[in-house]
Amino acid sequence: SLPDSTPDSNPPYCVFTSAASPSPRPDRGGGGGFSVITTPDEASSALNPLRHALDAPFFAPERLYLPRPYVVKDVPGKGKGAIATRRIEKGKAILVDPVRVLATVGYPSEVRREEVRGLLKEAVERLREPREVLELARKGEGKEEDVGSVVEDVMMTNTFGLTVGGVEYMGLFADLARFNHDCRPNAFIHFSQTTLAMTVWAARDIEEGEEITITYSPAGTPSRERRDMLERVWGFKCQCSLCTASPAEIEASDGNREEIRTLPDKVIELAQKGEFSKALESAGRLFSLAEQEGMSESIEGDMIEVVARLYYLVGDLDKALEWTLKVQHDITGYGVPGELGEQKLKMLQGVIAGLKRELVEKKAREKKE
Ligand SMILES: C[S@@+](CC[C@H](N)C(=O)[O-])C[C@H]1O[C@@H](n2cnc3c(N)ncnc32)[C@H](O)[C@@H]1O
Repeated sequence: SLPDSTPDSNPPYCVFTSAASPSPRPDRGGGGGFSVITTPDEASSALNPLRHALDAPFFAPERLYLPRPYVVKDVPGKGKGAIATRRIEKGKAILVDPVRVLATVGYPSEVRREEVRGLLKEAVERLREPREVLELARKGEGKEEDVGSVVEDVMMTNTFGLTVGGVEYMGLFADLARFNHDCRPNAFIHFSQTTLAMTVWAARDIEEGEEITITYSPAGTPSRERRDMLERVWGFKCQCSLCTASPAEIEASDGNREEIRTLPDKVIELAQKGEFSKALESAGRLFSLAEQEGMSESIEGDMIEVVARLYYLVGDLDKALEWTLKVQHDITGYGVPGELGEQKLKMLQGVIAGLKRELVEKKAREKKE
């Protein structure tokens, strides 16, 4: 069960801690537990999915590198970072990291500062390995003798926004917290509401010695907006490979991102006009630009299904099947599918079976001719 404590606060916020982690770390064994800071009201809706998470089977991606394929080292201009210790293949999982602290987004402004710090201190001290959190990067605002202020600083420097059961949280993942931002990242993260773990996936092949990076900001915005957002929300000046590149390269990247923004509508427009081959050409350009900009993850998801249908419409059944299997992988490949995912999977199974049947019939016809 999740023991609770309710320090005097208005509105009352509580710390709920579970000694177990919903997703144990496969390479270290066991989990260090996790703490949730929320109001009892929110807890009544939000804690249900959280309780389920403890019963959820741990999702260990088949393609997870064990032992970890990186070390944490100093990186010029960025503090520490994750450096690949071997070649990492595109599509493989680099890390599965169970959540350590979940805090409802509203609490810092609503609850008095000392109370926030008290809750944060408690949330972290109840974990099996508080040092994993206390030793993370900080902006330097916390005072060593005040553990609550240290945790507050760690949270401000390292948390990601996420949703569980319709409630928004700030989530702290102690291992993921070492991955730096890049405007052209080579990896992406995926959060599972079922296991409450964040998985880092390789977005492209990563060479030994290369830094493994993710994006902290929506990738589609122009460079100036991204940099402003990183300064405002995350509090640092981006020193990534793109932001330190020449003005011409930055301008070219902004141009690509503008085109990436408009291409999905163009693909749909062409498809609606019945110009399926042209639509496929535009989709191809979209994927290639997205790969160049380290944005494949955010773009491909929406368009894969469209491309599968387009291939079907131009009569390329092999490709239609290949892309439909990609849609299926998008649902099952990153963890336990939710309710919506299950519904979609059922629908897809029908489509896949139909395509396979059509392919067999087509091949039989071709043989006859
Ligand atoms: C989640 S932590 C990443 C790991 C951190 N570098 C460390 O030493 O533990 C976020 C902090 O890392 C630094 N950082 C991450 N990405 C950066 C980038 N592209 N340029 C400069 N600093 C970066 C910033 O100080 C930021 O506040």
